[in-house]
Amino acid sequence: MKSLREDALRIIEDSISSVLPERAVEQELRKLDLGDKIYLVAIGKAAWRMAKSAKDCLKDKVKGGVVITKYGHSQGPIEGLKIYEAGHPIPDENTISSTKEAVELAKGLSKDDTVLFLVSGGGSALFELPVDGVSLEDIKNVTDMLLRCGANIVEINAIRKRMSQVKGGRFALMASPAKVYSLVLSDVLGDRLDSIASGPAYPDSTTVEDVRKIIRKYDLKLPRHILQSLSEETPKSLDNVETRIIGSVSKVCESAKNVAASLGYNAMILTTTLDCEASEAGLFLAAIAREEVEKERPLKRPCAIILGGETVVHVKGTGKGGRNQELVLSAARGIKNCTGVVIASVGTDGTDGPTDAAGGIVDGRTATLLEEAGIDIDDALNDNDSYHALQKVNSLIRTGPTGTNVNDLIFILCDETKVREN
Ligand SMILES: Nc1ncnc2c1ncn2[C@@H]1O[C@H](COP(=O)(O)OP(=O)(O)OP(=O)(O)O)[C@@H](O)[C@H]1O
Ligand SMILES: O=C(O)[C@H](O)CO
Ligand SMILES: [Mg+2]
Repeated sequence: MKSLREDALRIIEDSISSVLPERAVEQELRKLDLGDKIYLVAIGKAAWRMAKSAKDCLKDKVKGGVVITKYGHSQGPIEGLKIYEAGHPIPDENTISSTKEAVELAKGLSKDDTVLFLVSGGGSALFELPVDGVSLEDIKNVTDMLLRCGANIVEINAIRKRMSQVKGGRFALMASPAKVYSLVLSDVLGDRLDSIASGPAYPDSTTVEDVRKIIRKYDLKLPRHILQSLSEETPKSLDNVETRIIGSVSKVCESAKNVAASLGYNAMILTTTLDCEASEAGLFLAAIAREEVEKERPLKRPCAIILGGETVVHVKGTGKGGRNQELVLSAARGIKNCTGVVIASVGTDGTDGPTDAAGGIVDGRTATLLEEAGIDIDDALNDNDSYHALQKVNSLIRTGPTGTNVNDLIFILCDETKVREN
């Protein structure tokens, strides 16, 4: 009989593997007939792995292509493809030069050609060509402003896409009359395709009026020429695009549910769009865990209650940590002395905040162990120092960079232990 902790780590490993780029691309391409004149454009942090998988599947049907990923995320040459690395989360000169290569490729195609467009998180920074009158410096400054102002990714990208020749469906227009098949690894809650990497090949559901509201909401101070670029409308329909989501937090949660069930747990998915403050989420999960331990509801034990999403942390302290680590540290307070329960939370990309941890796992003893180690949970949370607190009691989860990036996986595991120790 494996421990709850061992089962938790197995669920994490197996569910993340279900959305690794290679596997996701290969499974989808098996279902598609893209003809034999395919031009590949891959953007985002998983671009190299998605492109490698596609090239291995399609072989000489791929007549050329451009891969643009984050520094340190490519793994060598791929025959027939041009591989570039560029800046993330702030675009740089390499972003511009490599995007120009992709645009040149797309603009020269005919109606018999197909663009296989492989999209993953981080694409907004890595795939960029400013509209006339907007400079790379403008893009850098506005990106930095947007990342700092507290806007969510849909709001951020509603603005970024209007400063760009290749976002908001405009890349698909460039490729026309060629057909564009997009395979997307979603890192946006709710899988809004016009927000993922700012939707280069997807009709834009945001409007100029939406942008005006965002500017007012965050009191953004933008120069006149930038405001001018934001007043241009984006394409609302495209006739040459097909899009498929091949990996998302929903898929990770479904996989986690299946793995938990295979391990004998009654499993349910509570939500795939959790997006509140991390420490509040931790207290909420602890309350659910206590309900299971003390009243065996909503599920019959042994059980697994699974959530997906991306919580937030408004960092005010000087400590080290990440939203997943903060969530479980906060949860540890609420399950103190509970037996037969663990709560785990990880970033599916394997990095949680500026740390080497993917997240953390706690149980009913964690709070006591921290006390014995002289660590006050509230103090640690106030200083945003979840990493050092969890490290002290062997509660960090490390996976290393996974190569995928589909938000966070959070879950409660309960075994059949009947009582709560007082
Ligand atoms: N000490 C800390 N404690 C808790 N959270 C922190 C701390 N430092 C940073 N963070 C949070 O980590 C977030 C960044 O997380 P991370 O580096 O995992 O990137 P991400 O949001 O997953 O984006 P990406 O798509 O690039 O992976 C910041 O937005 C911040 O809220
Ligand atoms: O690149 C981006 O815009 C974010 O990763 C969301 O997809
Ligand atoms: Mg991340």
